[in-house]
Amino acid sequence: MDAVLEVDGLEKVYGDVRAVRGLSFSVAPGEILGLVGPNGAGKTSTLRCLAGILPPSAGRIAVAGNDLKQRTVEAKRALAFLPDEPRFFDYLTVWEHLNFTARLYGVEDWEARGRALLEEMELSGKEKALPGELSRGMKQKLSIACGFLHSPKLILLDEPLTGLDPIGIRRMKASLRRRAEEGSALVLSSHLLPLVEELCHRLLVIAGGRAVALGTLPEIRARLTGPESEGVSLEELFIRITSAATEPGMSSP
Ligand SMILES: Nc1ncnc2c1ncn2[C@@H]1O[C@H](COP(=O)(O)OP(=O)(O)OP(=O)(O)O)[C@@H](O)[C@H]1O
Repeated sequence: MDAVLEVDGLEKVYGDVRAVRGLSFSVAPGEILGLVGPNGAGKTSTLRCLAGILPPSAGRIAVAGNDLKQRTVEAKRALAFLPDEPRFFDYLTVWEHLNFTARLYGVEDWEARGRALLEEMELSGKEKALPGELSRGMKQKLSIACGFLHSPKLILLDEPLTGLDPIGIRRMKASLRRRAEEGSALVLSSHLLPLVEELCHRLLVIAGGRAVALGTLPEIRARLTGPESEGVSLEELFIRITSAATEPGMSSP
């Protein structure tokens, strides 16, 4: 099946900082790709480029077969970007945010979908609340409800579990899995390695803007030679891979 997201040679430069260096990968329908790496590795820059919020310095991105540069509107219609700190309109209620999002994306049956999403996100009863009246976790859930409203083929999430309580985390994991089972492709960045290990089919480990490992956890584990890589935790693998990447003579996958 054709990939939902194709990335080829993505670069992002800010002045003299090379935040993203030549990333190439693709994500298939139904697949959840985990983007992991130390602070400053380039995860948010990558996600913002994929979402069409930041212009890449070089490289090609295609979403559902639409080149993000040439067919920007079609590509953006097919995706949702859920940032770690969502911003809202101060004077629009929860329900009005859904209505506004539905109008932007031309979602006709938005009321039924919106109600179902509020139920799924445990926000039923908050329809008339303004963002200022919502807790941090509730804001995160509203952002996700708005993001899912147009059934995006590609869902990009930056630290999706920030601010959620344990029940919220469990429900969010189920919601993300469900979107993948329904055929969406997901890319999520997180420092929560157990979450990544549990939810993601493949991992892209980046350090210093470069891909240092790409594959399933067993594949990445197998890249580490020697018996000491048997059964090591993702946390230990992460530390080994990203520390090795900062040493001279490192190689890309
Ligand atoms: N607007 C900007 N202007 C200049 N440099 C930036 C800008 N945004 C990010 N950077 C730099 O780009 C690099 C990658 O940052 P980015 O936020 O993408 O990393 P990250 O992997 O998301 O980090 P974290 O895990 O800490 O959120 C860092 O060196 C950062 O200082």
